[in-house]
Amino acid sequence: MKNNIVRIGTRGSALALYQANQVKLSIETNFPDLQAEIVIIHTKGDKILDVALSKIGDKGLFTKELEVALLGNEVDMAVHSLKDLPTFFPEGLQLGAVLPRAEVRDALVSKNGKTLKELGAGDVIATSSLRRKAQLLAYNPDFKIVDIRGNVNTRLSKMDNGYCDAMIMAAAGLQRLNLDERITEIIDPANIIPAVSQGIIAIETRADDEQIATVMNGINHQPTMQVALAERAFLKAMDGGCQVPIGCYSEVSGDEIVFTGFVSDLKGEKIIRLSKKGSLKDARAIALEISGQMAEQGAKEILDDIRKNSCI
Ligand SMILES: NCc1[nH]cc(CCC(=O)O)c1CC(=O)O
Repeated sequence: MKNNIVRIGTRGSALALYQANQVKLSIETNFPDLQAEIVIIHTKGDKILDVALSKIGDKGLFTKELEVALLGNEVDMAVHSLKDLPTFFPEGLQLGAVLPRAEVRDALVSKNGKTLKELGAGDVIATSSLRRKAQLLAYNPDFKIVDIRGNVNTRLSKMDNGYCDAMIMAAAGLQRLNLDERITEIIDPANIIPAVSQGIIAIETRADDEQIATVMNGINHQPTMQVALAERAFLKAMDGGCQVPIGCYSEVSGDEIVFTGFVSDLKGEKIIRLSKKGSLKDARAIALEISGQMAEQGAKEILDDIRKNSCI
């Protein structure tokens, strides 16, 4: 930070810019002496638009260039969707703060207003998430599922132009872009468990930057951080990422949490899904206990099988 100006690194998509502006707003509200400046950085995930995410197989596809800029002192912080951040931080970087979690659940966006229950064998549903694909097939094995890439607006116009009949997207992304009216249905996690850390805006910082650490302490939302760390501990313990169908759902009410973990094979035929209720302050231990029980029930074999076959 120089002359009370903090530089916020972000991707250039509409969603990324909205999220970076939320961070700017939070900093300037909590620290009236500071001014926040948005710096746009392009990532590999923004450049490769024609390949399914699960096939690129690169951790940190949307985050690496931001981390390079952060380490190179070109920016003072990098704003990400936490669900895009790998569980391991590069040496010297850390999770500085999170904003209060928005909607965690997925949303169905359909062309003719059909709900999940009303969609059938003749309908084409687009998603490139293995987690969404597997759970859709578990819900109805007759669904025809196709890949789709691009930012939220690109995907919506692909559907409008006839590419598919419906899509599953993070509700938070649509809501942040003021696209609430495009949501046909918020999907019950009984049918689709969300992605780990979905709906959470994260700020990555340099571990040795004390001035920025003070700013982070001022804007961090502690209950969200507690849940975020629990969910990421679950992901790490399962050795998951976006190349396998994995997810979790933290249902928080007051100081209680019901944590549900999910893994499955690609077709949604073998599913392991376990829940445990407890105190929010024990969220991490609960998440790790669930991952242990899921491992005992064969979760690792299911995921290893997918990894083995996707490398052939
Ligand atoms: N993988 C892309 C991505 N990363 C974060 C969001 C939405 C916002 C969030 O979950 O915080 C999205 C879009 C989507 O999954 O539909």
